[in-house]
Amino acid sequence: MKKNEITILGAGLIGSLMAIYLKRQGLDVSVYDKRPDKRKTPYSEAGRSINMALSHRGWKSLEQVGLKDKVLPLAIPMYGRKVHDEHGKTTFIPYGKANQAIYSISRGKFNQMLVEEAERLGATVHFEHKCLDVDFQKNEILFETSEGEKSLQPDVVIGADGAYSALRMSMQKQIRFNYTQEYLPHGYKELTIPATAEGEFAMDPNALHIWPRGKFMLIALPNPDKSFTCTLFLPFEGSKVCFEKIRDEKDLETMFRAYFDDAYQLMPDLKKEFFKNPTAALINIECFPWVQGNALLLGDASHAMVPFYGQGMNCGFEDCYILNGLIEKLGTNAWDLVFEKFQKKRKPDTDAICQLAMENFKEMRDSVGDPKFLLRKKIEAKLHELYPNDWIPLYTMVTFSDMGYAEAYAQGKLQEAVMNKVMANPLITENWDKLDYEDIINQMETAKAV
Ligand SMILES: Cc1cc2nc3c(=O)[nH]c(=O)nc-3n(C[C@H](O)[C@H](O)[C@H](O)COP(=O)(O)OP(=O)(O)OC[C@H]3O[C@@H](n4cnc5c(N)ncnc54)[C@H](O)[C@@H]3O)c2cc1C
Ligand SMILES: NC(=O)C1=CN([C@@H]2O[C@H](COP(=O)(O)OP(=O)(O)OC[C@H]3O[C@@H](n4cnc5c(N)ncnc54)[C@H](OP(=O)(O)O)[C@@H]3O)[C@@H](O)[C@H]2O)C=CC1
Ligand SMILES: Nc1ccccc1C(=O)C[C@H](N)C(=O)O
Repeated sequence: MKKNEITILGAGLIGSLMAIYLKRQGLDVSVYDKRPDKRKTPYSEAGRSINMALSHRGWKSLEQVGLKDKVLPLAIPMYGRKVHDEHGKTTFIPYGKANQAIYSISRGKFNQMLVEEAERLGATVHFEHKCLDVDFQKNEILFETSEGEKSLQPDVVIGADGAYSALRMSMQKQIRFNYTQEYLPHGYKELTIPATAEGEFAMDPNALHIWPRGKFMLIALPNPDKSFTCTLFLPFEGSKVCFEKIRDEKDLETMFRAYFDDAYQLMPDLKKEFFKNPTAALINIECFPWVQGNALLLGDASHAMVPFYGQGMNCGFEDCYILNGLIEKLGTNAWDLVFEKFQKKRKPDTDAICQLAMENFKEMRDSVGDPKFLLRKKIEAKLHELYPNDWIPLYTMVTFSDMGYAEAYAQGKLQEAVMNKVMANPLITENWDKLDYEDIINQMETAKAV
Protein backbone atom coordinates (compact mmCIF):
# COMPACT_ATOMS: atom_id res chain seq x y z
CA MET A 1 0.00 0.00 0.00
CA LYS A 2 1.50 3.29 -1.07
CA LYS A 3 -1.54 5.47 -1.57
CA ASN A 4 -2.58 8.78 -0.14
CA GLU A 5 -6.30 8.79 -0.95
CA ILE A 6 -8.16 7.75 2.14
CA THR A 7 -11.76 6.53 2.27
CA ILE A 8 -13.42 6.80 5.67
CA LEU A 9 -16.67 4.95 6.32
CA GLY A 10 -18.80 6.84 8.88
CA ALA A 11 -18.98 10.57 9.59
CA GLY A 12 -19.71 9.95 13.27
CA LEU A 13 -17.52 11.33 16.04
CA ILE A 14 -14.54 9.15 15.27
CA GLY A 15 -14.68 9.16 11.46
CA SER A 16 -14.95 12.97 11.43
CA LEU A 17 -12.04 13.46 13.85
CA MET A 18 -9.89 11.02 11.84
CA ALA A 19 -10.74 12.96 8.67
CA ILE A 20 -9.50 16.13 10.38
CA TYR A 21 -6.24 14.45 11.42
CA LEU A 22 -5.65 13.07 7.92
CA LYS A 23 -6.38 16.37 6.21
CA ARG A 24 -3.84 17.96 8.55
CA GLN A 25 -1.35 15.38 7.23
CA GLY A 26 -2.06 16.67 3.73
CA LEU A 27 -3.90 13.57 2.52
CA ASP A 28 -6.96 13.33 0.25
CA VAL A 29 -9.92 12.28 2.38
CA SER A 30 -13.42 11.19 1.35
CA VAL A 31 -15.94 10.30 4.04
CA TYR A 32 -19.12 8.29 3.39
CA ASP A 33 -22.07 8.17 5.78
CA LYS A 34 -25.42 6.50 5.48
CA ARG A 35 -27.25 9.35 7.21
CA PRO A 36 -28.59 12.40 5.35
CA ASP A 37 -26.77 15.73 5.67
CA LYS A 38 -28.35 17.33 8.74
CA ARG A 39 -28.03 20.77 7.15
CA LYS A 40 -30.35 19.68 4.32
CA THR A 41 -32.60 17.12 6.04
CA PRO A 42 -32.78 17.85 9.76
CA TYR A 43 -33.75 14.71 11.70
CA SER A 44 -34.74 14.19 15.30
CA GLU A 45 -32.28 12.54 17.59
CA ALA A 46 -34.71 12.49 20.50
CA GLY A 47 -34.18 9.43 22.62
CA ARG A 48 -30.70 8.59 21.29
CA SER A 49 -27.62 9.15 23.48
CA ILE A 50 -28.05 12.91 23.34
CA ASN A 51 -25.20 14.05 25.52
CA MET A 52 -21.91 12.53 26.49
CA ALA A 53 -19.09 12.92 28.96
CA LEU A 54 -15.89 14.22 27.41
CA SER A 55 -12.72 13.68 29.45
CA HIS A 56 -8.94 13.91 29.25
CA ARG A 57 -8.26 11.49 26.38
CA GLY A 58 -10.89 13.25 24.27
CA TRP A 59 -9.63 16.73 25.14
CA LYS A 60 -6.05 15.69 24.38
CA SER A 61 -6.99 14.77 20.83
CA LEU A 62 -9.14 17.87 20.31
CA GLU A 63 -6.30 20.06 21.55
CA GLN A 64 -3.90 18.44 19.10
CA VAL A 65 -6.13 19.32 16.15
CA GLY A 66 -6.69 22.84 17.49
CA LEU A 67 -10.35 22.40 18.45
CA LYS A 68 -10.23 22.48 22.24
CA ASP A 69 -11.06 26.18 22.55
CA LYS A 70 -13.94 25.86 20.11
CA VAL A 71 -15.44 22.90 22.00
CA LEU A 72 -14.99 24.22 25.57
CA PRO A 73 -17.87 26.75 25.42
CA LEU A 74 -20.24 23.92 24.42
CA ALA A 75 -19.30 21.74 27.39
CA ILE A 76 -20.57 21.75 30.98
CA PRO A 77 -18.14 20.57 33.68
CA MET A 78 -19.33 17.86 36.06
CA TYR A 79 -17.01 17.67 39.07
CA GLY A 80 -18.45 14.52 40.61
CA ARG A 81 -21.37 12.19 41.07
CA LYS A 82 -24.42 13.47 42.89
CA VAL A 83 -26.02 10.37 44.33
CA HIS A 84 -29.79 10.50 45.07
CA ASP A 85 -31.11 8.04 47.65
CA GLU A 86 -34.70 6.80 47.72
CA HIS A 87 -35.74 9.62 50.07
CA GLY A 88 -34.34 12.33 47.83
CA LYS A 89 -31.24 12.94 50.00
CA THR A 90 -28.14 13.63 47.89
CA THR A 91 -24.44 12.96 48.48
CA PHE A 92 -21.67 14.43 46.33
CA ILE A 93 -18.70 12.20 45.46
CA PRO A 94 -15.92 14.11 43.63
CA TYR A 95 -14.43 12.48 40.52
CA GLY A 96 -10.92 13.57 41.39
CA LYS A 97 -9.24 16.72 42.69
CA ALA A 98 -11.34 19.87 43.15
CA ASN A 99 -10.58 21.19 39.63
CA GLN A 100 -11.00 17.87 37.80
CA ALA A 101 -14.20 17.38 35.85
CA ILE A 102 -15.74 15.39 33.03
CA TYR A 103 -17.69 17.55 30.56
CA SER A 104 -21.22 17.07 29.29
CA ILE A 105 -21.54 17.82 25.59
CA SER A 106 -24.35 17.40 23.08
CA ARG A 107 -23.57 14.64 20.60
CA GLY A 108 -25.45 16.21 17.67
CA LYS A 109 -23.84 19.65 17.82
CA PHE A 110 -20.40 18.26 18.52
CA ASN A 111 -20.59 15.76 15.64
CA GLN A 112 -21.78 18.51 13.32
CA MET A 113 -18.85 20.74 14.34
CA LEU A 114 -16.38 17.94 13.60
CA VAL A 115 -17.93 17.25 10.18
CA GLU A 116 -17.78 20.94 9.31
CA GLU A 117 -14.17 21.22 10.44
CA ALA A 118 -13.26 18.21 8.28
CA GLU A 119 -14.99 19.85 5.31
CA ARG A 120 -13.30 23.18 6.03
CA LEU A 121 -9.93 21.44 5.81
CA GLY A 122 -10.90 19.96 2.45
CA ALA A 123 -12.39 16.54 3.19
CA THR A 124 -15.34 15.56 0.98
CA VAL A 125 -18.26 14.18 2.95
CA HIS A 126 -20.77 12.08 1.00
CA PHE A 127 -24.03 11.67 2.90
CA GLU A 128 -26.72 9.08 2.12
CA HIS A 129 -24.07 6.57 1.15
CA LYS A 130 -24.71 3.39 3.07
CA CYS A 131 -21.90 0.89 2.83
CA LEU A 132 -23.47 -2.47 2.02
CA ASP A 133 -20.39 -4.61 1.59
CA VAL A 134 -16.63 -4.55 1.17
CA ASP A 135 -15.20 -7.12 -1.24
CA PHE A 136 -11.55 -7.61 -0.25
CA GLN A 137 -10.76 -9.82 -3.23
CA LYS A 138 -11.98 -7.26 -5.77
CA ASN A 139 -10.98 -4.31 -3.53
CA GLU A 140 -14.44 -2.82 -3.91
CA ILE A 141 -16.86 -1.02 -1.61
CA LEU A 142 -20.53 -1.21 -2.47
CA PHE A 143 -22.80 1.68 -1.41
CA GLU A 144 -26.53 2.16 -1.48
CA THR A 145 -27.37 5.76 -2.40
CA SER A 146 -30.50 7.69 -3.32
CA GLU A 147 -29.44 7.22 -6.95
CA GLY A 148 -29.05 3.46 -6.65
CA GLU A 149 -26.01 1.32 -5.91
CA LYS A 150 -22.51 2.69 -6.46
CA SER A 151 -19.14 1.05 -6.08
CA LEU A 152 -15.68 2.39 -5.33
CA GLN A 153 -12.18 0.98 -5.54
CA PRO A 154 -10.42 2.51 -2.55
CA ASP A 155 -6.70 2.94 -1.92
CA VAL A 156 -6.92 2.89 1.85
CA VAL A 157 -10.09 2.36 3.96
CA ILE A 158 -10.78 3.35 7.55
CA GLY A 159 -14.01 1.88 8.92
CA ALA A 160 -15.44 4.20 11.58
CA ASP A 161 -18.99 3.07 10.93
CA GLY A 162 -19.96 2.40 14.53
CA ALA A 163 -21.02 -0.54 16.65
CA TYR A 164 -22.87 -2.25 13.78
CA SER A 165 -20.05 -1.64 11.28
CA ALA A 166 -20.59 -2.85 7.71
CA LEU A 167 -16.81 -3.07 7.20
CA ARG A 168 -16.52 -5.34 10.22
CA MET A 169 -19.38 -7.49 8.96
CA SER A 170 -17.49 -7.95 5.70
CA MET A 171 -14.35 -8.84 7.65
CA GLN A 172 -16.35 -11.45 9.56
CA LYS A 173 -16.75 -13.38 6.33
CA GLN A 174 -12.96 -13.69 6.06
CA ILE A 175 -10.97 -16.56 7.48
CA ARG A 176 -9.46 -16.31 11.01
CA PHE A 177 -11.43 -13.25 12.09
CA ASN A 178 -12.20 -13.37 15.82
CA TYR A 179 -15.40 -11.80 17.00
CA THR A 180 -17.41 -11.77 20.23
CA GLN A 181 -20.49 -9.82 21.13
CA GLU A 182 -22.45 -9.75 24.36
CA TYR A 183 -25.74 -7.98 24.97
CA LEU A 184 -26.42 -6.90 28.56
CA PRO A 185 -29.70 -7.99 30.13
CA HIS A 186 -30.32 -4.25 30.53
CA GLY A 187 -31.55 -1.71 28.02
CA TYR A 188 -31.77 2.08 28.22
CA LYS A 189 -34.26 4.81 27.53
CA GLU A 190 -33.60 8.54 27.36
CA LEU A 191 -35.89 11.00 29.17
CA THR A 192 -35.80 14.69 30.05
CA ILE A 193 -35.78 16.95 33.09
CA PRO A 194 -36.61 20.33 31.49
CA ALA A 195 -35.48 23.74 32.73
CA THR A 196 -37.67 25.19 35.50
CA ALA A 197 -40.43 27.73 34.80
CA GLU A 198 -37.83 30.42 35.65
CA GLY A 199 -35.57 29.02 32.96
CA GLU A 200 -33.01 27.58 35.39
CA PHE A 201 -31.48 24.14 35.87
CA ALA A 202 -33.76 22.03 38.08
CA MET A 203 -30.73 20.44 39.83
CA ASP A 204 -27.02 21.14 40.29
CA PRO A 205 -25.68 21.36 36.70
CA ASN A 206 -22.08 20.67 37.68
CA ALA A 207 -22.55 17.04 38.61
CA LEU A 208 -23.52 13.77 36.98
CA HIS A 209 -26.67 12.73 38.86
CA ILE A 210 -27.16 9.07 39.75
CA TRP A 211 -30.12 7.31 41.32
CA PRO A 212 -28.52 3.91 42.14
CA ARG A 213 -31.05 1.21 42.93
CA GLY A 214 -29.05 -2.04 43.01
CA LYS A 215 -29.97 -3.83 39.78
CA PHE A 216 -31.04 -0.69 37.94
CA MET A 217 -30.40 3.06 37.90
CA LEU A 218 -31.28 6.44 36.47
CA ILE A 219 -28.63 9.02 35.55
CA ALA A 220 -28.81 12.64 34.35
CA LEU A 221 -26.32 14.87 32.51
CA PRO A 222 -26.83 18.66 32.03
CA ASN A 223 -27.44 20.37 28.67
CA PRO A 224 -26.64 23.98 27.67
CA ASP A 225 -30.41 24.75 27.39
CA LYS A 226 -30.63 24.09 31.16
CA SER A 227 -32.39 20.78 30.76
CA PHE A 228 -30.97 17.40 31.78
CA THR A 229 -30.96 14.31 29.64
CA CYS A 230 -31.75 11.34 31.87
CA THR A 231 -30.97 7.75 30.96
CA LEU A 232 -32.92 4.98 32.62
CA PHE A 233 -31.10 1.63 32.70
CA LEU A 234 -33.39 -1.32 33.50
CA PRO A 235 -33.33 -5.05 32.77
CA PHE A 236 -35.46 -5.79 29.70
CA GLU A 237 -37.38 -8.52 31.52
CA GLY A 238 -37.34 -11.06 34.35
CA SER A 239 -36.95 -8.69 37.35
CA LYS A 240 -39.33 -6.99 39.74
CA VAL A 241 -38.49 -3.71 38.02
CA CYS A 242 -37.93 -4.09 34.27
CA PHE A 243 -39.04 -2.56 30.96
CA GLU A 244 -41.40 -5.45 30.24
CA LYS A 245 -43.40 -4.73 33.40
CA ILE A 246 -44.00 -1.07 32.57
CA ARG A 247 -47.00 -1.52 30.31
CA ASP A 248 -49.00 1.63 30.95
CA GLU A 249 -48.86 5.07 32.54
CA LYS A 250 -49.97 3.70 35.91
CA ASP A 251 -47.12 1.14 36.03
CA LEU A 252 -44.70 3.89 35.08
CA GLU A 253 -45.93 6.30 37.74
CA THR A 254 -45.89 3.60 40.44
CA MET A 255 -42.32 2.64 39.58
CA PHE A 256 -41.01 6.22 39.38
CA ARG A 257 -42.77 7.26 42.60
CA ALA A 258 -41.36 4.24 44.43
CA TYR A 259 -37.74 4.55 43.26
CA PHE A 260 -37.09 7.96 41.73
CA ASP A 261 -39.65 10.25 43.35
CA ASP A 262 -37.46 13.39 43.47
CA ALA A 263 -36.67 13.02 39.75
CA TYR A 264 -40.32 12.21 38.97
CA GLN A 265 -41.36 15.59 40.41
CA LEU A 266 -39.11 17.26 37.82
CA MET A 267 -40.28 15.28 34.77
CA PRO A 268 -43.58 16.73 33.46
CA ASP A 269 -43.22 14.94 30.11
CA LEU A 270 -42.21 11.56 31.51
CA LYS A 271 -45.33 9.66 30.44
CA LYS A 272 -45.27 10.98 26.89
CA GLU A 273 -41.51 10.48 26.47
CA PHE A 274 -41.34 7.06 28.04
CA PHE A 275 -43.80 5.52 25.61
CA LYS A 276 -42.49 7.49 22.60
CA ASN A 277 -38.73 7.06 22.97
CA PRO A 278 -37.07 3.81 21.96
CA THR A 279 -35.68 1.29 24.45
CA ALA A 280 -32.18 0.62 23.16
CA ALA A 281 -29.89 -2.36 23.74
CA LEU A 282 -26.44 -2.33 25.31
CA ILE A 283 -23.70 -4.35 23.69
CA ASN A 284 -20.01 -5.13 24.12
CA ILE A 285 -18.16 -6.06 20.93
CA GLU A 286 -14.55 -7.17 20.66
CA CYS A 287 -12.85 -8.42 17.52
CA PHE A 288 -9.44 -9.03 15.95
CA PRO A 289 -7.62 -8.46 13.64
CA TRP A 290 -8.76 -4.93 12.86
CA VAL A 291 -6.88 -4.97 9.55
CA GLN A 292 -7.88 -6.76 6.36
CA GLY A 293 -6.08 -5.91 3.14
CA ASN A 294 -6.04 -2.11 2.88
CA ALA A 295 -8.77 -1.60 5.49
CA LEU A 296 -8.67 -0.78 9.22
CA LEU A 297 -11.47 -0.68 11.82
CA LEU A 298 -11.50 2.30 14.19
CA GLY A 299 -13.66 3.48 17.13
CA ASP A 300 -16.82 1.57 18.00
CA ALA A 301 -16.48 -0.49 14.82
CA SER A 302 -13.49 -2.23 16.43
CA HIS A 303 -14.50 -2.04 20.11
CA ALA A 304 -18.05 -1.14 21.12
CA MET A 305 -18.21 -0.89 24.89
CA VAL A 306 -21.14 -0.42 27.23
CA PRO A 307 -21.41 3.30 28.12
CA PHE A 308 -20.86 3.10 31.89
CA TYR A 309 -17.36 4.57 32.07
CA GLY A 310 -18.23 7.36 29.65
CA GLN A 311 -15.18 6.31 27.59
CA GLY A 312 -16.41 5.01 24.19
CA MET A 313 -15.92 8.30 22.36
CA ASN A 314 -12.87 9.26 24.44
CA CYS A 315 -11.26 5.94 23.60
CA GLY A 316 -12.15 6.37 19.92
CA PHE A 317 -10.59 9.86 19.94
CA GLU A 318 -7.48 8.36 21.50
CA ASP A 319 -7.48 5.76 18.69
CA CYS A 320 -7.24 8.70 16.25
CA TYR A 321 -4.45 10.31 18.29
CA ILE A 322 -2.39 7.12 18.32
CA LEU A 323 -3.01 6.32 14.66
CA ASN A 324 -2.00 9.87 13.73
CA GLY A 325 1.19 9.51 15.80
CA LEU A 326 2.13 6.36 13.89
CA ILE A 327 1.46 8.03 10.55
CA GLU A 328 3.68 10.94 11.60
CA LYS A 329 6.42 8.53 12.63
CA LEU A 330 6.25 6.04 9.77
CA GLY A 331 5.03 8.25 6.95
CA THR A 332 2.19 7.90 4.47
CA ASN A 333 3.90 5.34 2.26
CA ALA A 334 3.75 2.49 4.74
CA TRP A 335 0.08 1.97 5.59
CA ASP A 336 0.51 -1.79 6.16
CA LEU A 337 3.10 -1.11 8.82
CA VAL A 338 1.12 1.74 10.38
CA PHE A 339 -2.04 -0.39 10.60
CA GLU A 340 -0.15 -3.41 11.92
CA LYS A 341 1.60 -1.43 14.64
CA PHE A 342 -1.64 0.34 15.53
CA GLN A 343 -3.69 -2.80 16.10
CA LYS A 344 -0.91 -4.50 18.05
CA LYS A 345 -0.41 -1.53 20.37
CA ARG A 346 -4.05 -0.65 20.85
CA LYS A 347 -5.88 -3.96 21.26
CA PRO A 348 -4.82 -4.74 24.90
CA ASP A 349 -5.92 -1.24 25.92
CA THR A 350 -9.33 -1.42 24.26
CA ASP A 351 -9.95 -4.88 25.77
CA ALA A 352 -9.17 -3.38 29.19
CA ILE A 353 -11.55 -0.42 28.82
CA CYS A 354 -14.35 -2.72 27.55
CA GLN A 355 -13.91 -4.73 30.77
CA LEU A 356 -13.69 -1.62 32.97
CA ALA A 357 -16.87 -0.25 31.39
CA MET A 358 -18.75 -3.43 32.37
CA GLU A 359 -17.39 -3.22 35.92
CA ASN A 360 -18.36 0.47 36.30
CA PHE A 361 -22.02 -0.45 35.79
CA LYS A 362 -22.00 -2.39 39.09
CA GLU A 363 -20.26 0.53 40.81
CA MET A 364 -22.75 3.11 39.51
CA ARG A 365 -25.99 1.20 40.05
CA ASP A 366 -25.03 -0.37 43.37
CA SER A 367 -21.80 0.58 45.21
CA VAL A 368 -22.15 4.37 45.05
CA GLY A 369 -25.15 4.11 47.40
CA ASP A 370 -23.05 2.39 50.10
CA PRO A 371 -21.45 4.64 52.78
CA LYS A 372 -18.42 2.30 52.81
CA PHE A 373 -17.86 3.14 49.14
CA LEU A 374 -17.72 6.83 50.00
CA LEU A 375 -15.19 6.11 52.71
CA ARG A 376 -13.10 4.01 50.32
CA LYS A 377 -13.05 6.94 47.90
CA LYS A 378 -11.98 9.33 50.69
CA ILE A 379 -9.12 7.06 51.75
CA GLU A 380 -7.96 6.68 48.16
CA ALA A 381 -8.13 10.46 47.65
CA LYS A 382 -6.00 10.95 50.75
CA LEU A 383 -3.49 8.34 49.57
CA HIS A 384 -3.28 10.17 46.25
CA GLU A 385 -2.79 13.50 48.00
CA LEU A 386 0.00 12.12 50.22
CA TYR A 387 1.67 9.93 47.57
CA PRO A 388 0.63 11.39 44.18
CA ASN A 389 2.90 9.09 42.17
CA ASP A 390 2.46 5.89 44.16
CA TRP A 391 -1.29 5.82 44.45
CA ILE A 392 -3.53 7.06 41.64
CA PRO A 393 -7.20 6.07 42.00
CA LEU A 394 -8.45 3.93 39.11
CA TYR A 395 -11.04 6.51 38.06
CA THR A 396 -8.29 9.13 37.82
CA MET A 397 -6.01 6.87 35.75
CA VAL A 398 -8.84 6.15 33.29
CA THR A 399 -10.47 9.56 33.13
CA PHE A 400 -7.86 12.18 33.92
CA SER A 401 -4.69 10.61 32.52
CA ASP A 402 -3.58 8.97 29.30
CA MET A 403 -1.94 5.97 30.93
CA GLY A 404 -2.68 2.88 28.80
CA TYR A 405 -6.06 1.44 29.82
CA ALA A 406 -4.45 -2.00 30.29
CA GLU A 407 -1.89 -0.61 32.71
CA ALA A 408 -4.61 1.30 34.58
CA TYR A 409 -6.65 -1.90 34.77
CA ALA A 410 -3.76 -3.94 36.21
CA GLN A 411 -2.77 -1.21 38.67
CA GLY A 412 -6.44 -0.77 39.66
CA LYS A 413 -6.79 -4.48 40.48
CA LEU A 414 -3.72 -4.38 42.77
CA GLN A 415 -5.03 -1.27 44.52
CA GLU A 416 -8.45 -2.87 44.91
CA ALA A 417 -6.94 -5.89 46.68
CA VAL A 418 -4.98 -3.65 49.08
CA MET A 419 -8.06 -1.50 49.73
CA ASN A 420 -10.19 -4.60 50.41
CA LYS A 421 -7.83 -5.38 53.30
CA VAL A 422 -7.92 -1.81 54.57
CA MET A 423 -11.73 -1.77 54.47
CA ALA A 424 -11.96 -5.11 56.30
CA ASN A 425 -10.85 -3.33 59.49
CA PRO A 426 -14.03 -3.27 61.66
CA LEU A 427 -13.11 0.17 63.05
CA ILE A 428 -12.39 1.75 59.68
CA THR A 429 -15.30 4.22 59.83
CA GLU A 430 -14.01 5.76 63.06
CA ASN A 431 -10.29 5.47 62.37
CA TRP A 432 -9.88 6.12 58.67
CA ASP A 433 -8.12 9.44 59.18
CA LYS A 434 -5.55 7.89 61.53
CA LEU A 435 -4.55 5.00 59.26
CA ASP A 436 -0.88 4.25 58.63
CA TYR A 437 -0.94 5.53 55.04
CA GLU A 438 2.71 4.76 54.47
CA ASP A 439 2.05 1.13 55.34
CA ILE A 440 -0.72 1.01 52.70
CA ILE A 441 1.75 2.29 50.10
CA ASN A 442 4.25 -0.35 51.22
CA GLN A 443 1.59 -3.03 50.83
CA MET A 444 1.01 -1.78 47.30
CA GLU A 445 4.74 -1.92 46.54
CA THR A 446 4.88 -5.52 47.83
CA ALA A 447 1.82 -6.46 45.74
CA LYS A 448 3.48 -4.96 42.64
CA ALA A 449 6.70 -6.87 43.23
CA VAL A 450 4.92 -10.28 43.35
C1 LIG B 1 -26.24 5.80 25.91
C2 LIG B 1 -24.82 6.04 25.52
C3 LIG B 1 -24.08 6.96 26.21
C4 LIG B 1 -22.74 7.17 25.87
N1 LIG B 1 -22.04 8.07 26.60
C5 LIG B 1 -20.74 8.25 26.31
C6 LIG B 1 -19.97 9.18 27.07
O1 LIG B 1 -20.48 9.81 27.97
N2 LIG B 1 -18.65 9.36 26.76
C7 LIG B 1 -18.06 8.65 25.77
O2 LIG B 1 -16.85 8.82 25.58
N3 LIG B 1 -18.76 7.76 25.03
C8 LIG B 1 -20.07 7.55 25.27
N4 LIG B 1 -20.80 6.67 24.53
C9 LIG B 1 -20.14 5.94 23.45
C10 LIG B 1 -20.11 6.75 22.17
O3 LIG B 1 -21.41 7.06 21.79
C11 LIG B 1 -19.45 5.93 21.08
O4 LIG B 1 -18.25 5.37 21.53
C12 LIG B 1 -19.17 6.82 19.88
O5 LIG B 1 -20.37 7.31 19.35
C13 LIG B 1 -18.42 6.03 18.82
O6 LIG B 1 -18.22 6.84 17.71
P1 LIG B 1 -18.04 6.21 16.26
O7 LIG B 1 -17.78 7.35 15.37
O8 LIG B 1 -17.09 5.06 16.33
O9 LIG B 1 -19.45 5.59 15.97
P2 LIG B 1 -20.82 6.38 15.73
O10 LIG B 1 -20.89 7.57 16.56
O11 LIG B 1 -21.90 5.37 15.84
O12 LIG B 1 -20.72 6.84 14.22
C14 LIG B 1 -20.78 5.91 13.18
C15 LIG B 1 -21.19 6.63 11.94
O13 LIG B 1 -21.16 5.70 10.88
C16 LIG B 1 -22.35 5.80 10.12
N5 LIG B 1 -22.61 4.48 9.58
C17 LIG B 1 -23.02 3.37 10.23
N6 LIG B 1 -23.15 2.35 9.39
C18 LIG B 1 -22.80 2.81 8.17
C19 LIG B 1 -22.73 2.22 6.87
N7 LIG B 1 -23.06 0.96 6.68
N8 LIG B 1 -22.33 2.99 5.84
C20 LIG B 1 -22.00 4.30 6.02
N9 LIG B 1 -22.07 4.90 7.22
C21 LIG B 1 -22.45 4.17 8.27
C22 LIG B 1 -23.40 6.26 11.10
O14 LIG B 1 -24.46 6.93 10.43
C23 LIG B 1 -22.60 7.19 11.99
O15 LIG B 1 -22.62 8.52 11.52
C24 LIG B 1 -22.14 6.44 24.83
C25 LIG B 1 -22.90 5.51 24.12
C26 LIG B 1 -24.22 5.31 24.46
C27 LIG B 1 -25.01 4.33 23.71
N1 LIG C 1 -22.11 -0.28 23.15
C1 LIG C 1 -23.37 -0.01 23.28
O1 LIG C 1 -24.06 -0.60 24.09
C2 LIG C 1 -23.99 1.00 22.42
C3 LIG C 1 -23.21 1.82 21.68
N2 LIG C 1 -23.76 2.72 20.86
C4 LIG C 1 -22.82 3.51 20.08
O2 LIG C 1 -23.19 4.83 20.00
C5 LIG C 1 -23.41 5.15 18.63
C6 LIG C 1 -24.41 6.21 18.46
O3 LIG C 1 -25.53 5.90 19.20
P1 LIG C 1 -26.93 6.15 18.58
O4 LIG C 1 -26.96 7.43 17.83
O5 LIG C 1 -27.90 5.90 19.67
O6 LIG C 1 -26.94 4.98 17.53
P2 LIG C 1 -28.23 4.35 16.85
O7 LIG C 1 -29.01 3.59 17.85
O8 LIG C 1 -28.87 5.39 16.02
O9 LIG C 1 -27.53 3.26 15.98
C7 LIG C 1 -26.77 3.61 14.88
C8 LIG C 1 -27.20 2.69 13.76
O10 LIG C 1 -26.89 1.34 14.11
C9 LIG C 1 -27.89 0.50 13.61
N3 LIG C 1 -28.40 -0.34 14.69
C10 LIG C 1 -28.94 0.07 15.85
N4 LIG C 1 -29.26 -0.99 16.58
C11 LIG C 1 -28.93 -2.08 15.86
C12 LIG C 1 -29.00 -3.47 16.08
N5 LIG C 1 -29.47 -3.97 17.23
N6 LIG C 1 -28.55 -4.31 15.11
C13 LIG C 1 -28.05 -3.82 13.97
N7 LIG C 1 -27.95 -2.51 13.70
C14 LIG C 1 -28.38 -1.65 14.64
C15 LIG C 1 -29.02 1.33 13.06
O11 LIG C 1 -28.90 1.26 11.65
P3 LIG C 1 -30.21 1.28 10.69
O12 LIG C 1 -30.72 2.67 10.80
O13 LIG C 1 -29.62 0.96 9.35
O14 LIG C 1 -31.16 0.24 11.21
C16 LIG C 1 -28.71 2.74 13.53
O15 LIG C 1 -28.97 3.74 12.59
C17 LIG C 1 -23.81 3.82 17.97
O16 LIG C 1 -23.67 3.75 16.61
C18 LIG C 1 -22.82 2.95 18.67
O17 LIG C 1 -21.57 3.03 18.04
C19 LIG C 1 -25.11 2.89 20.75
C20 LIG C 1 -25.94 2.10 21.48
C21 LIG C 1 -25.46 1.11 22.40
N1 LIG D 1 -21.67 9.17 30.27
C1 LIG D 1 -22.24 8.08 30.80
C2 LIG D 1 -23.30 7.47 30.14
C3 LIG D 1 -23.90 6.33 30.66
C4 LIG D 1 -23.45 5.84 31.85
C5 LIG D 1 -22.40 6.41 32.52
C6 LIG D 1 -21.79 7.56 32.00
C7 LIG D 1 -20.67 8.22 32.72
O1 LIG D 1 -20.01 9.10 32.22
C8 LIG D 1 -20.37 7.74 34.09
C9 LIG D 1 -19.27 8.48 34.80
N2 LIG D 1 -18.00 8.29 34.13
C10 LIG D 1 -19.19 7.93 36.23
O2 LIG D 1 -18.51 6.93 36.44
O3 LIG D 1 -19.84 8.49 37.10
